[in-house]
Amino acid sequence: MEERGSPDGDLARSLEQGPEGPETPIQVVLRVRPMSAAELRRGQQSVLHCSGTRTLQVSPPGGGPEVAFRFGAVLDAACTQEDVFRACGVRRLGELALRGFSCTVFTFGQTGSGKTYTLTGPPPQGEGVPVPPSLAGIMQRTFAWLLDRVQHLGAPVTLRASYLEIYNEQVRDLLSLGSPRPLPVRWNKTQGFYVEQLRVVEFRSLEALMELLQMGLSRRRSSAHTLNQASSRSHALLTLYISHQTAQQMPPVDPGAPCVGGKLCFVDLAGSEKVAATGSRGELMLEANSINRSLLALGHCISLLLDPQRKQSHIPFRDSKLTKLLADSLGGRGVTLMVACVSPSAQCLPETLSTLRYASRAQRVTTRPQAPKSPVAKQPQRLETEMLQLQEENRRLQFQLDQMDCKASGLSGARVAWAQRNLYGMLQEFMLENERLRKEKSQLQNSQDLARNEQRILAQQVHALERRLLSASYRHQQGPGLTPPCPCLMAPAPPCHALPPVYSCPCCHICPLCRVPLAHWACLPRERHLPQVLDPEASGGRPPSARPPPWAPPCSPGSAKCPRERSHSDWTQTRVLAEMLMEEEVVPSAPPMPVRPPKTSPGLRGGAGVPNLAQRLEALRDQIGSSLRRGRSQPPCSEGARSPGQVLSPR
Ligand SMILES: Nc1ncnc2c1ncn2[C@@H]1O[C@H](COP(=O)(O)OP(=O)(O)OP(=O)(O)O)[C@@H](O)[C@H]1O
Repeated sequence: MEERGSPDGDLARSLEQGPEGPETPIQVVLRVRPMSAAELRRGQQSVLHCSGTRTLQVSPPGGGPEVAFRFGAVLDAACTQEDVFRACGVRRLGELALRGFSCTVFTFGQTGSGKTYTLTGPPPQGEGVPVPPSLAGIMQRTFAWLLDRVQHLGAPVTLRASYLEIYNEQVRDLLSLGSPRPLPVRWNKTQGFYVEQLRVVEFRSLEALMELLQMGLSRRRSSAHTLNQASSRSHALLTLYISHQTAQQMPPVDPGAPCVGGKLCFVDLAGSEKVAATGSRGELMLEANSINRSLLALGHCISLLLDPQRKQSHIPFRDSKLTKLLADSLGGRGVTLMVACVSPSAQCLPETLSTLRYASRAQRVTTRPQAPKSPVAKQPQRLETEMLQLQEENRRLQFQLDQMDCKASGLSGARVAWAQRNLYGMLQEFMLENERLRKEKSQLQNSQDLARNEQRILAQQVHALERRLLSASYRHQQGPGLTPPCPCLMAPAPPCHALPPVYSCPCCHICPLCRVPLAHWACLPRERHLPQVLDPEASGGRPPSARPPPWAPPCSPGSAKCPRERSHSDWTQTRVLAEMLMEEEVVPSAPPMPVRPPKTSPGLRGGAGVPNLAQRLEALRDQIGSSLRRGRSQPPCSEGARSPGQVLSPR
């Protein structure tokens, strides 16, 4: 007899050894259902015979060679639901799920072979008629065992459940609040393939879980065909999520994501079927084709997973929704149990052989079970990550704060610098302006000094000329023995006004030399005033002694002591005096400058006085020169023959 399939060792020992290791094969349990009433009625023979607990013998009708298949466990038709539950070692899977492993139990076989019966028991015989507990399938028994196990753990465990079906290559939520609608299958690095927006329901009791199960079963698509009156037309996946929650544990990162922990998934595959055998038409045929395609894709992946070389390469799990959702169970980190279901009828032998070969290959597929890190185990890493994030945030905030400080200080510094520049610039400008004004002031002072010096020099020259002129005139008219009217006339002498007064002089007002007002000085007595012989008409009817001398400075207008303004006759006298000097070298004087108001500033007065003095000096020279020239060229003439304006004109 040919024996295929099963690896060495029984299922129980394999499960007891635990899944953890480099490679763990998919555990396969073969269950042979009893002959159905219909098969018995048709007189069909059984072609399957169990040999021991792990070997199945196939005896083809007609005397063909027997074929033996070895699996982890082989359960004949006499086995009860409880036997199956125990033989499959589902409790061991439950324990692994509690430790955080991802475990999968899936049934495989042709339509009507007892897959649904194995997992969930027989369908209710009528509305309101409960299924006997003895007929409860693996799922209900596992639920009961799990809830009881959780209650005795002594630590809080969160249990949640989801239930979906893949119908015509569409994922539908059997626990959705509304009518089931297609849901997308996504993938990410953390979760692998997952169904988006799948409702995951937390439950705390077996009754609640049973209600969820019944809800899903009632919504699952099923139809009747020749081989099965309640044939499932979809693949159904019920998943239990088991997570430990302690006070020290952190909540899940993504609230919408399933809790990190173990899970236990029950997959009731739709049965493969030959359309010709089931007589499916229309929608049934479409459903059958979809079911067969997905099962073919699953078989293909399993075949590829058997090849060690190709296993490391690409496995086409994306070929169907079913292979996507079973990818982790078949080729990943899960612990997987396959319950292959077959019919003992000879009529189903081809499909049975196909299932047996299929199961035989599957049990050679290995996985690398790896328990996901529990939240407790992830806590240090999570805390470390959070610490790094906080450090990064702290560094970033510190950087921003430093930047703000820099900006603020830069702004303040700019303002200070701006103010300093402005103040410094203003100070510099003030200093420059001050320096410029100082220089200008110094220049003005120098100019004023020069002007004053020039004025003083010119005044001295004028003074000297006038004294010489008066002295000569006096000597020429009165003789050398006469005392001069004023000591300063005899030049050079100290300032006349510094001399002590000698006589009381009612007609004198200002020193003719320095032009300082004098109360009394060396004026001659009235009878000695000169020149009394000159131009009696110019005196204005007054006696000559009452008139001021021609060298006297002009009086201030309106002064009580100045009876008249300087008249032209005064300058005529000067002309006459100049004519007396025809034989001598004399320089006639120009008309004296008027006395300026005392309020005039010295600078301006000095600056304006210089050109006046120069004019006076120049005029005096011209006048004297002209007189000398005329005197040399013409003989003296009588007084009445001359006109004052013909000789000298006042400037
Ligand atoms: N071990 C068993 N003992 C008694 N009856 C069984 C057993 N297995 C299956 N049956 C019965 O066989 C019929 C078909 O079983 P089931 O619906 O579970 O097959 P299936 O593989 O799920 O079929 P499908 O793929 O079409 O859904 C049901 O009436 C079921 O009660």
